[in-house]
Amino acid sequence: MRDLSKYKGIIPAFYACYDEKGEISPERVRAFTRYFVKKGVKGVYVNGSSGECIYQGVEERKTVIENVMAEAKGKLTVINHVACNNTRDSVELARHSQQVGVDAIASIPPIYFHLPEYSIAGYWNAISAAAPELNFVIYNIPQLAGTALTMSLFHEMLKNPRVIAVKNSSMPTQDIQMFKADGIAARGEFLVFNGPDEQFVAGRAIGADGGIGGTYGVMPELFLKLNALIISGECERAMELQYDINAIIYQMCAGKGNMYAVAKEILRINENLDIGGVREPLENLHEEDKAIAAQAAEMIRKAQDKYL
Ligand SMILES: CC(=O)N[C@@H]([C@@H](O)[C@H](O)[C@H](O)CO)[C@@H](O)CC(=O)C(=O)O
Repeated sequence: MRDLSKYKGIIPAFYACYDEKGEISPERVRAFTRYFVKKGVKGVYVNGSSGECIYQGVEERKTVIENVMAEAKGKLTVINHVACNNTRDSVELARHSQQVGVDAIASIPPIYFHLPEYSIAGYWNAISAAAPELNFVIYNIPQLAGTALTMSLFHEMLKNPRVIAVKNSSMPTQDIQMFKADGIAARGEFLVFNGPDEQFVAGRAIGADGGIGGTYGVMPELFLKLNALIISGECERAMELQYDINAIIYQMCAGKGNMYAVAKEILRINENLDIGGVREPLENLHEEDKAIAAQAAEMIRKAQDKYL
């Protein structure tokens, strides 16, 4: 039985780190990785939605993971999302991921065309075969990918022994229970990561082993505390913290600028960490968003004072 404990906990989704020209900044990638090491999170989820992967090229994504590993190796569990909109590029990123020594690779299903389940399984198994030494995480995010992980497709993928987890970003928490129950029945141990940050407590309660989230990056201490409250059985306090976290998320989403642009402004304010803006067509900060981000940053500081 392989040791899956290295995946159980708080795994922030890594944001894209750009320079002033909007190019990937290796220095800022390394600085952001050191930030997470210092915060004491379990690991990082790289090149995912929060990493703006869909707007980057293959070589850019290789640069990101290479510079994350330069700081994270041996200190953080690293899951690298490798899906591109075609099998060939996804396979290349999977091969490269094994070469740089990540712990696991992850992949959404193919996007744009709606393909039959045997084609989706073929896509995922080709990616996994390119990194035979790595664990594979199925990424279920139907609201963005346009394709849901069905139970029949999930059972087909369980035939691949490298498949160890589902990162479940669908909104029904029952999906977590279904993947967890059938994964355990098939394997004895199987992981599910909670995707929607707003329902971390609910997801953990119904069986998620930890979480991967796009807002963890601006408040890692709060999600570490939330997970600790769940483990210690302090349900009332956990619910209270989840409510305060959700108020922060809603504030982050209240601007004209994309949530990730607001997140990066919060990092400048609270952490003196500048990782640039977001890549078009994502919307960068509008002038009025700076006050919104400043208020979210203050809400985080107040929550830290209240719970930590
Ligand atoms: C649809 C979406 O982006 N979901 C996020 C959530 O963390 C989301 O940002 C959060 O719940 C705020 O709505 C994650 O599940 C996905 C994610 O962080 C990633 O792939 O980088």
